[in-house]
Amino acid sequence: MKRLIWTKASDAERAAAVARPEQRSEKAVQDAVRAIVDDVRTRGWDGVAEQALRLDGETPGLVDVAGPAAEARRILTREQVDAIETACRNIKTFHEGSLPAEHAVETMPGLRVRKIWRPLDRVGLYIPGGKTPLFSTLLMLAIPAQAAGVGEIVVTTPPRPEGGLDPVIALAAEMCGIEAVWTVGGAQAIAALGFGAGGIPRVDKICGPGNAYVAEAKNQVAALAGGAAIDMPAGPSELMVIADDSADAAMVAADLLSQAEHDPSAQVLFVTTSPALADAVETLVPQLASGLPRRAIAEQSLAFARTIIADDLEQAVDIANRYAPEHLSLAVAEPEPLVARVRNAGAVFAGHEAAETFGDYLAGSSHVLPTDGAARAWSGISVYSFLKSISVQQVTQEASQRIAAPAAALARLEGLEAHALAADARMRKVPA
Ligand SMILES: NC(=O)c1ccc[n+]([C@@H]2O[C@H](COP(=O)([O-])OP(=O)(O)OC[C@H]3O[C@@H](n4cnc5c(N)ncnc54)[C@H](O)[C@@H]3O)[C@@H](O)[C@H]2O)c1
Ligand SMILES: N[C@H](CO)Cc1c[nH]c[nH+]1
Ligand SMILES: [Zn+2]
Repeated sequence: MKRLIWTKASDAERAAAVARPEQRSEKAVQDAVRAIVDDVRTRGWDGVAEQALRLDGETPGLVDVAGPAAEARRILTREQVDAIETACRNIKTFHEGSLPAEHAVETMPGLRVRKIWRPLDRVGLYIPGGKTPLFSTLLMLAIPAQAAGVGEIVVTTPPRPEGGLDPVIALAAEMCGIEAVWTVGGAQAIAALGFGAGGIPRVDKICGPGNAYVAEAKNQVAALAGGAAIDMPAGPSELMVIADDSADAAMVAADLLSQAEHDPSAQVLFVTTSPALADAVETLVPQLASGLPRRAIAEQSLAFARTIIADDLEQAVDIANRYAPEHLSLAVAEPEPLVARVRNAGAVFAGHEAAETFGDYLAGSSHVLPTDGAARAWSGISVYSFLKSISVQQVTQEASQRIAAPAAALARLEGLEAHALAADARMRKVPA
């Protein structure tokens, strides 16, 4: 891990230390995705099928989850099934508990403005599966969507290397009441959801994370006329750990590797006020990485890892706000004062016991979170991702008399006479 002392570093060195891996946004990825999206957009199902066969070796199909879910129940231990059920319960409890209430305000006497909430009609959920099937992501998307009351949920995921739908993804889908899943991944799946192709219907919004190809495809689809909306930029995983000298080096190292093992272009940053802790973590990380089944992926990602020595914890949080990480772990003795200073992060893990892994699986909030600095402006998945708010205005006759004149004045100030006439039309005598 490259090390940098923040206060002694030049502006250019600081910028380089908090830069995302270039391979996430390289032109080759953009060009490859553009070709796939154009193909699906112009040729529909034929484009999807051809791209899927070329990239993933299988023609997409809509798979009934009942068969593979039953297979999963045969393969998995009772403890594993219980663990998935625990995750489902916590995610459901959190999201049902965070549904918004209707909100009404009387801005003037007789002038009542309120916000009502409506679920989206049809959403597409992308479940990553290139390197390993992320069944947990299905729970993190489908449960909030259902809590919000979405009308129709369309799920896509890449086929397994040996073909067909992954049984554990099928089981997770079944536990969420989803009957069928499309076995198609990558940019071709995103384009199919964005424009509709064959039996895959165009959705109102595409939600879900993925690798650089998937993240780029979402951006391109959302930018094209007629393309579906998207939840957020959610690409390869990121973690920044801020630690003081109360932190345990082994915990910090394990947390950093938990995100490095996701993707060669995942990024983990370690910011600490303790050079001694930095030494210990930098020794442990390669040791632990060398024993991981996904060692090759983690080691590629560690090329983008950094240790940053901060003067104090306030400076450490300033660095986090500048980087805007997907995940921010506060491995410090007193996390709450730091939480109060955090402005830009997808999710915060406060204190030594709050392992990022708990958030990935079963704390309750969704692990689908903004990456690549998008946490400056975007939030992670929640029930709000699947809801729209609509404002409703009610005006009594008395209130209408009071607001018509100023409304007409404002309209004439903008040179919009028809607007003014609509206000004037309300200025009538109130019956006694
Ligand atoms: N931000 C978040 O909330 C979040 C959550 C979970 C996972 N993730 C990230 O999701 C990603 C999962 O990645 P993955 O690769 O395992 O699965 P994936 O499903 O995202 O991508 C697999 C697909 O990529 C396409 N692809 C692969 N190589 C290609 C190429 N050369 N050209 C065109 N398309 C190509 C294939 O069609 C394949 O189906 C990881 O980066 C992980 O960090 C992010
Ligand atoms: N850490 C990922 C989000 O960046 C989510 C995940 C799924 N499975 C394990 N982790
Ligand atoms: Zn993870």
